[in-house]
Amino acid sequence: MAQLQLDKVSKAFGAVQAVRELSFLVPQGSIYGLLGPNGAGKTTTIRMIMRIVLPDAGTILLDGEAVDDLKRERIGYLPEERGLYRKMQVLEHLAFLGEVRGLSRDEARKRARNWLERLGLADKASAKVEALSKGMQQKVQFAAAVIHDPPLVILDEPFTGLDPIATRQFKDEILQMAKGGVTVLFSTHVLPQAEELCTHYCLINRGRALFAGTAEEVRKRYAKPQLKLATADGAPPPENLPGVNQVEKRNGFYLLHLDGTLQAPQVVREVANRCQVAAVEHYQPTLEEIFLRAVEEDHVSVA
Ligand SMILES: Nc1ncnc2c1ncn2[C@@H]1O[C@H](COP(=O)(O)OP(=O)(O)OP(=O)(O)O)[C@@H](O)[C@H]1O
Repeated sequence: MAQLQLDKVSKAFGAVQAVRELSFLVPQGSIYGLLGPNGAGKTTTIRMIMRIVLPDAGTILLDGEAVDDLKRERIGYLPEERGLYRKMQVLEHLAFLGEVRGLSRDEARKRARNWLERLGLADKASAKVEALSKGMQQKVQFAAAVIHDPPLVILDEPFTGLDPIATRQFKDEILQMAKGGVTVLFSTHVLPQAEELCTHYCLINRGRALFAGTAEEVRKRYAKPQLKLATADGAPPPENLPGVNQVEKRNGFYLLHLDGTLQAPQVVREVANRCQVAAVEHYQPTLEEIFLRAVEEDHVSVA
């Protein structure tokens, strides 16, 4: 069981306000995406949860209690800066990290072996860390973060530098953990990764939450009425369609932005009267589009 709650957490580095009054709740068993552009404050937020830097203000609660050094041991953490002892053997290293996280020597070795097997690194067990590729080292660090079965796992940019196969492996591990009741919080600026995994998001920009809530809520908040139209001959729809204020050409279809003067079914009728329609449906914006819109609106609001 692990639920994490941040309430009005702030952190400045000199004149830079890295995080300001950031609040969000990571429910038990959720896969929570902390999303934001470079410099938004994601790593600083994670470091505050891990007590690597301390907040200037606000509270961070794990299961309703302040995260202290003891509570922190219940969190599995993959830091942004990857670092392993280069001269150590892979299995020894992973087992050592397991012991550091409180496992007995035998248990740590057993689990380390299992993890190497699971991540396709069994044949590297006696290689030195420095002989592993960057992606392989990241796998070892991922295993180190979760080897003691923590109820809350925090991963800072877990997919950076991974090939598609390793990315898939990490995603499957995350889904598996969440299925088993583990709460997972991870940061990323690669939104398609988040979209596939997350049950909840916090979009942060310039240290503030633009939005925090479920994937469904974020869609409702930022989705605009749009139709995806494919014409029979691939030609653009006629201009000046009633109820439509913009037509965008996309890969293989046209995106109609509705202006709200007509309901979508009325627009569909109008379109069908004026051109040969091959297919038309509601358009679900991608998380990337939603995020770009949210950041854009945020910048407009301070301009
Ligand atoms: N130790 C530090 N000293 C000074 N400034 C810092 C420090 N750590 C972070 N910052 C600043 O705080 C802001 C937020 O940085 P942070 O690393 O939290 O962002 P991020 O969202 O993780 O970015 P990225 O996606 O690029 O990793 C940035 O302006 C950064 O320069």
